[in-house]
Order: sequence, then C-alpha cells, then structure tokens
Amino acid sequence: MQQDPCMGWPAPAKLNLFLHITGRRPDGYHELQSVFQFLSHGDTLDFRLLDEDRVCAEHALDGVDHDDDLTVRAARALKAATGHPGGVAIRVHKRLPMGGGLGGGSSDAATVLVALNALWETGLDDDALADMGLTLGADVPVFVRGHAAWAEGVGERLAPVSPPEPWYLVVHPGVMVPTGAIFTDPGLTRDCPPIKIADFLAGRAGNVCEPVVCRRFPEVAKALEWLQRQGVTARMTGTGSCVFGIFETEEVARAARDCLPGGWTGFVARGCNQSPLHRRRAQLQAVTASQE
Ligand SMILES: C[C@@](CO)(OP(=O)(O)O)[C@H](O)COP(=O)(O)OP(=O)(O)OC[C@H]1O[C@@H](n2ccc(N)nc2=O)[C@H](O)[C@@H]1O
Ligand SMILES: Nc1ncnc2c1ncn2[C@@H]1O[C@H](COP(=O)(O)OP(=O)(O)O)[C@@H](O)[C@H]1O
Repeated sequence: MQQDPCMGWPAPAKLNLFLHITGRRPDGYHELQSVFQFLSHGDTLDFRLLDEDRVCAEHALDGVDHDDDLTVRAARALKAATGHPGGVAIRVHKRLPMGGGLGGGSSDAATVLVALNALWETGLDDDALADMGLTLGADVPVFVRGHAAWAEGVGERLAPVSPPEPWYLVVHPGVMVPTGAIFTDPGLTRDCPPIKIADFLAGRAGNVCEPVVCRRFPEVAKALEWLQRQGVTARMTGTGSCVFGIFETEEVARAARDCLPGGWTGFVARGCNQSPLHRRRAQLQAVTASQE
C-alpha cells in the first residue's frame, strides 16, 4: 500500500560526535567545530494541508508557546518567503527529549521546511531552505541538507563527511541542560586550536562542554561513567544532557540499555550518514515522477 504523502515524515535526532569551541563572534555566539551524524530514531510529523491561510500545531509541547513552536515558525517562514496562499495543521509525535542535545526542535523545523516545500510545491532548493533554517536555529541547516557533516561557524558551514555508522546507546540522565547557560560559563574552553577531520578520525577530539556540564549537572557525569564501565567509548552530545556510548553490535547496545539504572531513559539507534528525512523525500519524488 502506498504511504499517505502527508503522514509520517521523520525528524531524526543528531549526535555531535565531537564539539570544540574555537572562538567567539562579536555578537556573542561561539564558533564551533563539530561532526554531526543522524540517528535512526527521532520524532515523526504529520501534515494536514488547509485551503485557508492558517498555520497551526495540533500538538502541545511542555513549556513551548504555540507561536514559539519551531514547527509553526518554520511553516510561517516558508509561507512568507514563497507567498504560498494555503495553510497547514502540523502534528509532532515527540519521542526526543527536549533540551537533550539531540536537536529535536531543530530537526522538527527542518522536516517542516523540507516536507512542506514538497507538499506545497513551493520549489525552493536546499540552499534556500538551509538559509531559512538558520534564522530559526543554528542546527537547522544540517538537518535540511541531510548528510552527516563536518561543521564550522555556528554550525552553518557544512561539508559532507561519512564517518563509521555504529550502534549507539543514547542515555538521558533525567536532567535538562540549558544551552545558553553552558555557553556563558566562565570555565568553558573557548580557544581550541582548529583541527582537521583526520584528527577527529584518529580520536584526537572530544566535547569541550563536558567538564562544564558534568560540574553543574552531576547526573551527566554519572551517566558518562556508567557507559564507560560498560567498556565502550562514551561522550556527551552538544551541550547535553544526553550522552552516548559507541557499540559494535545492536545486541550488545540493547543488553546495556536493559541494565540502565532507574531514573534514566535510553534508546538504541544506528548512526546514519544520510538522513531518513531525505530518504522519505526521495520516495515521494519517485512516486510523483511515476505518476507523471
Ligand atoms: C552547540 C549545539 C551543537 O549542536 O548544541 P545543542 O543545542 O545541540 O546542545 C547547537 O549548535 C546549539 O544550537 P541551538 O540549540 O540552536 O542554540 P540556540 O538555542 O540558538 O542558542 C542558545 C544560546 O546559546 C548560545 N550559543 C549557541 C550556539 C552557539 N554557537 N554559540 C552560542 O553562544 C547563545 O547564547 C544562545 O542564545
Ligand atoms: N518543536 C519543538 N521541539 C522541541 N523543542 C522546541 C520545539 N519548538 C521550540 N522548542 C524549544 O527549543 C528548545 C531546544 O530543544 P531541542 O532542540 O529539543 O534540544 P537541544 O537544542 O538541546 O538539542 C526546547 O527546550 C524548547 O524550548
């Protein structure tokens, strides 16, 4: 049976496989180096196209006002840029913890831009969608582009990379870390010397936010130590709070998840260098082409 083109659009999580801060811009934002990789786990979005000029969310997110919801803001930005006369009702099936460093909000926004551009037939290319995405959040462009990436700037200068695609156990240690508070911490290392991808691949890169987050949120430190005790490499993603362990097989990752201490949640997912969002768009384009 053919899938309804409006239903079940993936908004995958991302991991920052490393995160260095190389400087600070005059506007206070930090210059980063990072590698983003997608996961085979995330939110999903459904769309109901409306003839009337109205954009609304049919879900409610804790602590997020309707008009601040990144999905609503993304749809309104696309409408404003293209003059599309119709509207949309959006529903997010939320699986990703908010403020966990998995980029759920940014990914939801990117999925709205990519899916609605196809469903509304507004015809923007990915460059235009990524520029629009950057006005919504620093992590939106990588989700719009849909390929694992070496990132510089505030995350908008992207070059596709293809690191190994292992299995991960992602652990949420039950706390939410506010990104802004980590970036203003006086103890944050902000002068990492720029590195090359070969340094990352050789293991000479980490997450400089880890020491600051671990000091302020001891549960994150405990989760990292717990993962290390499972005998795997463990790291924090973004500014936390989620941490991930790198596993050789799905089975071993699942066995570790089954032993997670109480109060923490976790999921097992595969690293994906191509976003599931773009696989979905390609399917829709193939169906449309076969009908023409
Ligand atoms: C650093 C990353 C890596 O993925 O962390 P996570 O949010 O994923 O954990 C992201 O780029 C984060 O991007 P995003 O989550 O969009 O950050 P925003 O909400 O725009 O920023 C919150 C606050 O953090 C600070 N900020 C953010 C990004 C950056 N490159 N420099 C900063 O100084 C700013 O003070 C900003 O007001
Ligand atoms: N659709 C959305 N999904 C998640 N968060 C959203 C959304 N819209 C707005 N937000 C806001 O963005 C913040 C960051 O969320 P998220 O991207 O999930 O975490 P992180 O940036 O740590 O990876 C949330 O705390 C919330 O206030």
